[in-house]
Parts: sequence; C-alpha cells; structure tokens
Amino acid sequence: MTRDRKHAFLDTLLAAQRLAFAPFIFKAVSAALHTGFLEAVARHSGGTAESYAEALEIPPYAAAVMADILAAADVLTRSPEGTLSTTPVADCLLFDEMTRANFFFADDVNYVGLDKTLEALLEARPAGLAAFNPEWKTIYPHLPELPERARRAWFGFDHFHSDRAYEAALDVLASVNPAWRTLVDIGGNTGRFTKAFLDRFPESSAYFVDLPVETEALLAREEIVPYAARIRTISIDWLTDSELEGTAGADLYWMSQFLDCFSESEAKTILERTRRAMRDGAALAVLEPLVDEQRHKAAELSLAASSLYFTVMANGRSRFFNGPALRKLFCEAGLRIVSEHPNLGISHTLFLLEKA
Ligand SMILES: C[S@@+](CC[C@H](N)C(=O)[O-])C[C@H]1O[C@@H](n2cnc3c(N)ncnc32)[C@H](O)[C@@H]1O
Repeated sequence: MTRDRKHAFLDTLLAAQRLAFAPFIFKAVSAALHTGFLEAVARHSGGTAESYAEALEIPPYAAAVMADILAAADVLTRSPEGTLSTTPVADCLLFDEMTRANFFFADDVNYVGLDKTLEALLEARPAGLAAFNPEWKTIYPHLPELPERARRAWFGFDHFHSDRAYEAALDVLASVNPAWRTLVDIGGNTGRFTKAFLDRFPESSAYFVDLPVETEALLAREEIVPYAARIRTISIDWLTDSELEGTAGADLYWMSQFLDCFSESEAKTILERTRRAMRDGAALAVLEPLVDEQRHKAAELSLAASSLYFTVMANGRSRFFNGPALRKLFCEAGLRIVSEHPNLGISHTLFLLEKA
C-alpha cells in the first residue's frame, strides 16, 4: 500500500516535471529534428551520441545534451553501454503527419509569441504577434507575409486538419443533394475546398469569399487557374459591418475552420449576416473540430492547446469551440440544425443548417 502510494506519487512528480521542463524538452526535440540527430538514431540505431555527432558533423557536446534529454523524456532509449535507439514517440515525431504538423506549427509559428501568453489572455489581444511584426493587429491579412518556415508550418497545420475532413464532408453533402449548383465558400483561404467541391459537382460554380489579400491572390494560384471560369470572388472584412452581398440564388453556404477565427459575439453576427444573405431553402454547412467531442485524448489535447494560438497569435479572442457553445450560437443567430455528422477526417463535426 505504502509502496503503491510512493509509486503513484513518483509518477505524478514525473508528470509535473514534464510540464515544468516542457519548453526544454520541446526545444531539444526541435534541435534533434533540425540537426538530423533523431533521424540518424532511427535509421542506424545502436550508435553512441559521439558516433552520431561525428557522422552528422555536429559538436559532440550538442549530441550528448540532446541524448540526455531525449532519453529522459522517453524519445530515445539508452543502454547501459550508452548506445541509443528510438522509441515509438520518436517514430511519431519523425513519421506521423499529425504530430509533425502540430510540432512545426508550435515551433515555427507560435513558440516565440507564446512568451506573451499572459498579456494576450488578460488584454484579449494577440500580443505574441509582435514576434513577427509589432504593427500587425491580427494574423489573417498577413499570412502571405509570414517568414517562409512559419508560412509553411501555418499552412501545413491548417491543411492537415481540414483536408482530412473535406472528402468525408463532400460525401455527406453529395448524399443530401447530388446536384448542388452554387457554393459560397466563406473564409475559403487558398481555395482548396472550393476546388474539391467543383471537382465533386461538375455542374456547379462557386463564390469565394475572403479578405482581399486572399480573393486577389486566388485566381492566379496555379491549382485554381483551371477552375477560374467557374469561380467569382467576393472580398469582405467581417469585422466591419459589411453585409454579404452578391450571392443571391446560391444553394450552399460553407464555412470550414472559419468561425473559430472569431469571438463568440463576432461569430454570431457573421452567422446572422450569412442567414440574411441566404435565400429560402438554401443550406449552410459548418465544419469545425469540437474540443469536448473528440474520441481520443490526443485530439482533445491538440485542439485545446491550439486554442492558445488564437489567443496569442491570431486575434486574442477566439478558440476552438465546445459543442454546446457552437450549437447555442447557431440557435441565437436564427439557424436550425438539420443534421450533425461527427468524426469526419480526424476530429471534425459537420453541421448542416437552414434558416429557422
Ligand atoms: C483558418 S482559415 C480557414 C481556411 C479554410 N476554410 C479551411 O478549411 O482550412 C480562416 C480564413 O478566414 C479568413 N478570415 C479571417 N478573418 C477574416 C475577416 N475578418 N474577414 C474575412 N475573412 C477572414 C482568413 O483570411 C482565412 O482564409
């Protein structure tokens, strides 16, 4: 009994130290990925820190420090003779697409800015964005200006999480109506969903709605050029009072990973303005990952932690939704849920809505 309690306490103490030293472990992993140290151990296990240092032409000191931290953090195992091999956690860091999208998003987009978490939380402004440019008010109009590594990590993260759900969402849409005519892709970003929709419904056309920085770039994108004749762009900044105009007659409005870019009150007015733009009988489809409705703890943790990106880097006031809060917003905005489709892709729920 006493022994069990002592072990339970030591496990708890270890879990707490993982948190206390989380940035140290994180940056050691980052260095091990960037130097190729982790990959070298994975490909040629059984070497010593020194032998990898020699092969990679990095200082033996660097390899020794990384080996100590990674072995203690269960990313590597080390034999009594000092030979190294990787654990399944290292395999995730090297080969699992989700882990890598999340890791590089954390490292290249957020890490420096996260230092301003307290200010951002208390002042409801993305205080960490100053790490890129002190003049920027939100991240969205500046996505094309991010430094190359940050831009790659931002799109890698965004695309990984939404692309997985697109095909499944298109299946649901096709089962509800095999012949959608006109899509309104709100917050369409680089046009990936618009393109997938136009492929799936060959008779359809699309309105692509976003900030000018995205609408002006869209039709020149190489992958979008073949679809240009079927797409019209509409520029809007939803943070002004603008109404959504020019989409009369459309039968499907679509918002994917979009409402989470806004505070609840902003999201509500966006939904209301969208409802006003919808003709009777039109559908609104909303695709969002819901923090509290995940099947796996790994997904819940990823989403909950990612919310801090919205706080510190993106806008200072939004987060990934919990299910009840989003359903309440729909209702308050005068929309009725027709059906819900959870667990699309890895972690998304698709809501099909109509005017109440
Ligand atoms: C996270 S991205 C979503 C991209 C895409 N829909 C997806 O599924 O991955 C959010 C999009 O909302 C747009 N956005 C953010 N703030 C906006 C605003 N105030 N007005 C209009 N669009 C905005 C951004 O430009 C971006 O394209």
